[in-house]
Amino acid sequence: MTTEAILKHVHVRAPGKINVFLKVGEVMDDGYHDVATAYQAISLYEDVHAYPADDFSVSFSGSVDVSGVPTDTSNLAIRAAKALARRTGYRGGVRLEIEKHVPVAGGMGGGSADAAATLLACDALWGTERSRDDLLALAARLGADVPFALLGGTAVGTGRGDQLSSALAKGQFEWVLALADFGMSTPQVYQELDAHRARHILDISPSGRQPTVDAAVLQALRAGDAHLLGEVLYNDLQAAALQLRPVLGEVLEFGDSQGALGSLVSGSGPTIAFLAADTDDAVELQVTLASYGLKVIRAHGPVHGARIVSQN
Ligand SMILES: C[C@@](CO)(OP(=O)(O)O)[C@H](O)COP(=O)(O)OP(=O)(O)OC[C@H]1O[C@@H](n2ccc(N)nc2=O)[C@H](O)[C@@H]1O
Ligand SMILES: Nc1ncnc2c1ncn2[C@@H]1O[C@H](COP(=O)(O)OP(=O)(O)O)[C@@H](O)[C@H]1O
Repeated sequence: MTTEAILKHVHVRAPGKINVFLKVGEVMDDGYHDVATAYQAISLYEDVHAYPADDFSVSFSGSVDVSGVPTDTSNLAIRAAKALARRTGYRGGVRLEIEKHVPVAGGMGGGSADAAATLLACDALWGTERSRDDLLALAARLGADVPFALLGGTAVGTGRGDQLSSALAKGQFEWVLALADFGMSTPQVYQELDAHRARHILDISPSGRQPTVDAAVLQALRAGDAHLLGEVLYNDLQAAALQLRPVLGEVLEFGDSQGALGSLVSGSGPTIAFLAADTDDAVELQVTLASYGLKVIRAHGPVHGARIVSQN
């Protein structure tokens, strides 16, 4: 049992994500929905710095508004560190400094990236040497999206979204992201979808009981074909997010009219992802959307999962 940190500082970087495809099935016994999603890790990163400490603390800085992020024990990074300490019997703590670049409550998995990076950082800082599988299992208990932030790249997620299998992907996809000045609650968006299905006596999405990722999506990713991927982007939560925030529909429509290959609400929203053919088109679309008054950033994917940048 290790009780003293063996390093003084560990820096881990983990990516945000876009769900390029998300089908939502039935509610399972645990209250979660059975989903089938294709994740792509994108080049918006969370930088987690971990330092030895007697207790657990976290502070935030970065390029996004971090004012709404809790710093108490409800913070996903603190929960991750504590979960690892419990699992390994480590009796010290950690001081976490997190530089955020993934929009908070944006449907892009920023909190999940913080949790994944924290698991990796604390494991190195404390010398607890957990296996990759053990970290993935801990990650799954913290949140449906957390295992993917560890894995990165391109992957299919089933079950809660935490049962992962890596998918082949070629080349690089260019995204233009329209950010909202409000966040959305993931449970609320899932509930809105359930309510809509109940109102319309829709069972679940027409795909049937066990959702799967469409073959065309996997083919587009494998071929690195942005035009094909643009045609098959899909998100079952999109209609629910638009129902809650109708303004998102206008943003989607405007971007589509300006030459995006395809578009969708990322995860539970409100970030909207527009796919561009190449970097030049992405820059052009970014300028157009910004002149429409939107806050816009660019990112590309797939990129790697959580990784140690430095340790000493
Ligand atoms: C919608 C998605 C798409 O990747 O991402 P975000 O938009 O949150 O980034 C995920 O399903 C969210 O993943 P994550 O944000 O990790 O979810 P969790 O913290 O585990 O769960 C939050 C809540 O979302 C609902 N939830 C989540 C996943 C799932 N398969 N079914 C659900 O019903 C549940 O109400 C759960 O209590
Ligand atoms: N480390 C964290 N970073 C961001 N949000 C966090 C964190 N820990 C807990 N949260 C809470 O989780 C909510 C959703 O976080 P986030 O991961 O940014 O969005 P999403 O689930 O939409 O991808 C936030 O509104 C915040 O209250």
